[in-house]
Amino acid sequence: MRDERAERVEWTVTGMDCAACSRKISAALGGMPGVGEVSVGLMAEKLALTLQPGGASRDQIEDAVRRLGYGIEPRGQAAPPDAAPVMQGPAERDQSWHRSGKGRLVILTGALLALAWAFELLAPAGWGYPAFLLACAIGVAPVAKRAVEALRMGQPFTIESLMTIAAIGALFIGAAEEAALVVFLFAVGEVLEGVAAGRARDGIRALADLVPKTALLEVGGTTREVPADSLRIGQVVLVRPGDRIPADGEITEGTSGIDDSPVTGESVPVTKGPGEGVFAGSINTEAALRLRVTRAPSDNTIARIIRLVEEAEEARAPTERFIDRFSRWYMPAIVAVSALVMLVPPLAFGAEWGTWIYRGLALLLIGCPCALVISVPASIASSLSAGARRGLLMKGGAVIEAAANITHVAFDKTGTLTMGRPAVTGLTPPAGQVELTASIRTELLATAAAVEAGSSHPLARAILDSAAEEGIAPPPATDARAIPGRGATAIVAGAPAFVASPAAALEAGVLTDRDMQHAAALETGGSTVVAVYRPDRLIGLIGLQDEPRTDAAEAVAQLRALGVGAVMLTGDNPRTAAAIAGPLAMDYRAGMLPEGKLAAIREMGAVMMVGDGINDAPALKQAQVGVAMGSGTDVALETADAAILRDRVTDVPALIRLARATMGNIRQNVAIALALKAVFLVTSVLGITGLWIAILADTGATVLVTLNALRLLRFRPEKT
Ligand SMILES: Nc1ncnc2c1ncn2[C@@H]1O[C@H](COP(=O)(O)OP(=O)(O)OP(=O)(O)O)[C@@H](O)[C@H]1O
Ligand SMILES: [Zn+2]
Repeated sequence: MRDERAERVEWTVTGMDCAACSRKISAALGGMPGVGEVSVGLMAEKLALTLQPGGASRDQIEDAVRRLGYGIEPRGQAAPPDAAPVMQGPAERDQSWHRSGKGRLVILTGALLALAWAFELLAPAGWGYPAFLLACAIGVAPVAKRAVEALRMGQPFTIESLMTIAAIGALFIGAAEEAALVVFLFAVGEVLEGVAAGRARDGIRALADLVPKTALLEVGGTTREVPADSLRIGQVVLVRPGDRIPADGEITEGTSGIDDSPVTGESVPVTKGPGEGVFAGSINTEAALRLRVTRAPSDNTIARIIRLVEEAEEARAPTERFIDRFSRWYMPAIVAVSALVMLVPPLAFGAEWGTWIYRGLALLLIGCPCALVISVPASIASSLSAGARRGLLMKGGAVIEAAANITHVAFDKTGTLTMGRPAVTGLTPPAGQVELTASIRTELLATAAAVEAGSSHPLARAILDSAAEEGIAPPPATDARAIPGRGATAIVAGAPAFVASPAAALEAGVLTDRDMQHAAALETGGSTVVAVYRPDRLIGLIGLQDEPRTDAAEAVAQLRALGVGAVMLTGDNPRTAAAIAGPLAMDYRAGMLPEGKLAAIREMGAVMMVGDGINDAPALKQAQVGVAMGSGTDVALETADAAILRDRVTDVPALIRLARATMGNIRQNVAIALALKAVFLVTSVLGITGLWIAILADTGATVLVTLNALRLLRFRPEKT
């Protein structure tokens, strides 16, 4: 249970190179008093936990992490107020490997090893021994220290403890040369793992680097260069052609082609002018622009994307949780097996002690689960940053795994399969009237606009625009409200008025058969028809048309190729739905009320729901994977499981392809790790391979798995 007074604290932790590291930290801290909800992001290098008052202090936490052998510094609230927290990434702290502690250890133990071998070659036998011993002692000391700290925090089985026992054990049975080699290879492995993990992090870091460091701020007619993360809402900045835009803002002067590819993945520059919004990180391609900052640097779109990708690590995939549980008993189990191997043959069968202790020690090294535990998070981190660079955002491994397994995609119609900008295309008088007189026209639009004045429905906007264009001022309305899935109503000029679907008007008894035929004819042509009426009479019909997105048909075809069914869910009537869905060759379900959509989604099972995120949030929530699509990233990012930042329907199959490729990559990684472990487990017991091969196999597997995961960074999800 979470105490009200508990506070959430975040740190940046450096030096973690595999998931065993992050698990060690969370296990150690989780046992401290007053500490709860520990989460360690390996790729984000982030530690977050809640602290109860009266429990462990921040200093004690930092101290514990340092003793385990990692670097730690406060993050977020502890940063200076004008620095954007997400921008102070690991980039600044990055060092080359040979200057890190682990790197120096590699050089030192390597040199001693070379020295020892030189002695062995040139001097009488046994002269190399002191050098081997020294290399071993120097190499094992820091590892042993970490093992002891972990032990004191209640964790007997760590990679460090296995390593330490194996090295010291090897010395005891007189295998000094091998002990030194094992220690050296372990150090090399740690450096390589660190390099690989760093490469996986680069993807996220590259996003942060998109935002320029400085901005040209305009104050009182002069411009001066200021740090981009010091910008505040309302300030005016100048952006020269060719420059990157320093902040989310609104253009106040100038018109230019804006290349949003860094933020949305959309590579064709879009011409934007005064009043239009731009993203930090986009490239201004043509002309100088003046813009007003609309979002603080820490809150701009790209910063939110980065935060999302970082936090996504915490939403772990089921596969990842499984691997984690597996490796938790794997290590102790291997230790038990190795103890049996050391003891049973000599005790029971009188076999030679030295041989079997040696084989048992080799087994201990096989027990290092590094490759296994990094296999899933490495793939997921690569996938998340590969997606983010193309405007495909997924909130974590759980979403990726679900997206890979969906069988159906349900699309909302307006704003998803269509442009979402319906326009009034025709007005029809009631069937009793021969023609549309000016007075009917005015009453129709004025009444409709009055009812819709407060509505945010796309149809409402179209009606209001049309009335405004014709210079018709809507009369005042009161008690306006929406009738979900059917229409809207309000009191206009003292009596109720309705704007609703023909079906609703029919139920109200104001629509004749002839009116119904008029409506049906329009609908068959792809229009959406609304009836405008009073309780006792129809005022007229309004036909509205929305343009289908040009790539919708292609997207549906790609989904079919992936073996995924596509279905359109709409509240619109069957004829309009057929007119839109027909050319796309997709299924549709029309005339659906909001509850009906939820039920349909539930029925479909493994379904991905794609909507614009504006009025379909419940449907997005109900689906296994809710995907918000559209350049209005504002709502989209927070309400859904995944977001597509470009207005591109083909990004839906792209998202599924990326998710599937990621799961495939994970399966490969798990297979590589498990197979190598299994092979060397057997060869070690049989005595075919020895100590140093065992450690080489482990670091080799870790590096292999990480490199394989990095391939995802170059995955092109749009390729079919
Ligand atoms: N504010 C409104 N003004 C006019 N008609 C409305 C309004 N709200 C709903 N309707 C009518 O109800 C039908 C269903 O509306 P709803 O908002 O549920 O559609 P939807 O399923 O979200 O649409 P789409 O599938 O096109 O995105 C519309 O086609 C329209 O006829
Ligand atoms: Zn490790």
